[in-house]
Amino acid sequence: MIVLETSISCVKVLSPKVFGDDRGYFMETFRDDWFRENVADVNFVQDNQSSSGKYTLRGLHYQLVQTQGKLVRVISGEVFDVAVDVREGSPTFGHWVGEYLSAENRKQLWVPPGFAHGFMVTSDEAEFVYKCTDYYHPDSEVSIAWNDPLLAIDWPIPDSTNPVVSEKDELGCSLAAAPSFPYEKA
Ligand SMILES: Cc1cn([C@H]2C[C@H](O)[C@@H](COP(=O)(O)OP(=O)(O)O[C@H]3O[C@H](C)C(=O)[C@H](O)[C@H]3O)O2)c(=O)[nH]c1=O
Repeated sequence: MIVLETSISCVKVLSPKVFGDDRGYFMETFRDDWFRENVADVNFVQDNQSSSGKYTLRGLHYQLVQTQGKLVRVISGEVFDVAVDVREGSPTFGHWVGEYLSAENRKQLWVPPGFAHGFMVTSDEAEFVYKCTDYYHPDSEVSIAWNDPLLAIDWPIPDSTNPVVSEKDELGCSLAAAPSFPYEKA
C-alpha cells in the first residue's frame, strides 16, 4: 500500500498493491498494523456501503458526537470524493481535498475526524464502501451545503445538471453557520 499526500497533511490517499495473474487480481484493502503505523493509530468499529446513480451527491456530513474518521473506497464505478476541514483554528479550516476514487484506480481516501465528508457519483452507478472509527450518531449529524459558495467545491457536474441529493442535504447549512470542532494538531 502506498500513501500519497494531499493539500491537507492529515488527509491521505492510499493506493493498494495489486497482484494480477491470469485469474484476475488480489489486493489487501486494509491491514490494522500497517494503517496504525503509516496513517493513523485508530480503531475501526463500523463498515458502511451505499449504492448511488450518476450525479448523486451524498454529504457533506460529519458528527459532533462520536466524531468519525472514515476510510473510503469505491468497488464499482467512480466518485469524486471530498473532505472538508471543519476544525476551528485549523490552518486549513474550510479547505477541501477532492479525489476521484474508482473500482479501476482502487484508491482509498483517509478522512480524519474533524472533517466533513461527501462524494458525487461520476459513473452511471457507484458502490461506495467505507470503514468508520466510531458509531453512527444521527442526533449530532451536521449537513453542510454541497454548494456552499465559501467552500466553492469544484464538483465535476455540468452547469445545466443538478445533483441528486436527499431532503436533509437540500437543507444543508453553510460552513460559516455550522458548529465546528476544536483544532488539535495531529
Ligand atoms: C450514515 C448511516 C445511515 N443510516 C441510515 C439512516 C437513513 O435511514 C439511511 C440513509 O442515511 P443517509 O441519508 O444519512 O445516508 P448518506 O447520505 O449516505 O450518509 C452518509 O453520507 C456521507 C457520504 C458520509 O460520509 C456519512 O457516512 C453518511 O452521513 O441509512 C444508518 O443506519 N447508519 C449510518 O451509519
